[in-house]
Amino acid sequence: MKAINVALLGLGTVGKGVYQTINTHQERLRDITGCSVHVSTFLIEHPEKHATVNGTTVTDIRTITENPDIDIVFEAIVGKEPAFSYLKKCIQAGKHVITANKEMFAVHGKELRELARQHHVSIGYDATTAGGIPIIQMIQHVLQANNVLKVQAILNGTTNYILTEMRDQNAAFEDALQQAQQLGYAEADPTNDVEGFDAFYKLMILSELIYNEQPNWNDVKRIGITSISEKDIAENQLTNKRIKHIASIWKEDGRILAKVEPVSLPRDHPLYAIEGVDNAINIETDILGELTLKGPGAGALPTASAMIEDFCLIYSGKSQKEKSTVVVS
Ligand SMILES: NC(=O)C1=CN([C@@H]2O[C@H](COP(=O)(O)OP(=O)(O)OC[C@H]3O[C@@H](n4cnc5c(N)ncnc54)[C@H](OP(=O)(O)O)[C@@H]3O)[C@@H](O)[C@H]2O)C=CC1
Ligand SMILES: N[C@@H](CC=O)C(=O)O
Repeated sequence: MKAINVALLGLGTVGKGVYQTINTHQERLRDITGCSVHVSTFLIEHPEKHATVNGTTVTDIRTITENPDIDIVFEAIVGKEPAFSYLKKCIQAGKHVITANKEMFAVHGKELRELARQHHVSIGYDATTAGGIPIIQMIQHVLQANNVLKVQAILNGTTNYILTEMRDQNAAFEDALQQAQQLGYAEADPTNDVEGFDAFYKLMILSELIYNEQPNWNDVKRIGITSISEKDIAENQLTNKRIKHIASIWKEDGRILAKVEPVSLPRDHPLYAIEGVDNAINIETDILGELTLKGPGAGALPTASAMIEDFCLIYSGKSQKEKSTVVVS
């Protein structure tokens, strides 16, 4: 039986989730791809942390780009660089890539997609936005004729978790954040979560997917949740409202408008009941009307799920020979 050889960039929360899923789902992946799937190489920053890993650990990307046996690269490292340069080199070396890195993809996604097109490889990025919710694949493949009029979403699991814990458990902000970090939800630098950068990056990725462009970043209001007090939360409860961190995007007079901010939602709002680490995306379209997708927005396995589903889309029903003609985006 043929094998698909995988390289994994990053072996933290997400990388470990991908590795675990590939191992626990061998049989299913074999049924879908017709191949055995094998993680052969791990690129990490601190090799001393990964002494027990079953495979080759490397710190030089050339070990991957110059290895013709590696077919596909999953990227789950932190920040724009070196992730962007690494993925560029992998694509140029003819490898499919799948990324969870929204900070990098919000800035360089367009260029990477174009590069992948030129090199006849696929690029999957569903894990960049809303954790395990297959929102990217859904918009790409299932909402083709619909015009998306507006999106309102909870796109960050950490902030939704903190707001829920503060309201439900009377937790202090710092304690709830610490729990989110322990559960693997928060970014390496949680400022990205609590100041709204993470939701902003995800919104920009959605904007490019839906409208083929992003608004000028300086025109997008971005407010995090750090100024929300226990008193604010209690006052909202008295009026049956809940504070949620909402990312919105829509078009007005041909211009894309977007914002990320805490909003007091009434009980009948579609995002009012989204709790804990869940994310949700409410999409308004011209044919369908309103649709809301909800699911886990962060964490090892939900994120691995999004990456593995990208993998399956690339390889499903295709022989190794045919795979380069399959384009995820
Ligand atoms: N956690 C989550 O729920 C989600 C995270 N993401 C995104 O996935 C990515 C990974 O997140 P997460 O797993 O939580 O992060 P972690 O901090 O848990 O892990 C990061 C991994 O990347 C490696 N790494 C960091 N910098 C470099 C570098 N310069 N060269 C090589 N390896 C490097 C680290 O190596 P070492 O172990 O040697 O230090 C580590 O293994 C991020 O881009 C994040 O935004 C996306 C969706 C959900
Ligand atoms: N830190 C992010 C992780 C997933 O994208 C979040 O909390 O949503």
